[in-house]
Amino acid sequence: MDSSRKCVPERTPSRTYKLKEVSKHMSADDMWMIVHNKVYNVSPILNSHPGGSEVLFDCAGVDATLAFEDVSHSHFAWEMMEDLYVGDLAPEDIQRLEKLNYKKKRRLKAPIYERATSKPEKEFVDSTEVIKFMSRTAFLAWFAVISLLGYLYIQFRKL
Ligand code: HEM
Repeated sequence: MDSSRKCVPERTPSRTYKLKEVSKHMSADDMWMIVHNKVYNVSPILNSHPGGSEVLFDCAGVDATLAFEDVSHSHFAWEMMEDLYVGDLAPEDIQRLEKLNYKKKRRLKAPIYERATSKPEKEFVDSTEVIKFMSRTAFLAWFAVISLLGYLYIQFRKL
């Protein structure tokens, strides 16, 4: 099925929400999540969701698109979502998510259940800088040991 069609609810969105706003709705009686840039309130299905409530809690307040797609939900699931739809994700955050999900898709082969916003992307560490730092430290350590041994040798010679 065409994924761009199946995720468009029939109702016109009343408004858009920013990621920050969505992340405020994480409790069982008020749980929002994002699937394909649309915001859903999943509280009504929390106890009846066939995949269990735990997986929904894992995605509470964040982008659940990758986790949702990983399960290959049926057309029936998409129909259920129409009643849960509360609005669209703000355009500026759509771009942020696209970048984040692109990185995640490339990095992870396993199902993705992580939070999109609460865990920041790991910072890039330049390995050549780490090697330089370690060799400098090793050099200084050896220098200190050799100087100490030299100093002790000279002191003992004097005795
Ligand atoms: C956003 C609203 C959601 C709705 C309306 C929904 C609905 C459904 C429905 C109807 C099923 C039964 C199988 C099917 O017809 O596809 C199902 C199964 C399942 N769902 Fe969801 N789901 C939602 C979100 C999620 C999310 C975010 C996850 C995260 C991993 C998830 C994980 C699962 C799992 C693991 C199953 C069981 C699949 C199986 O046993 O084969 N669902 N869901």
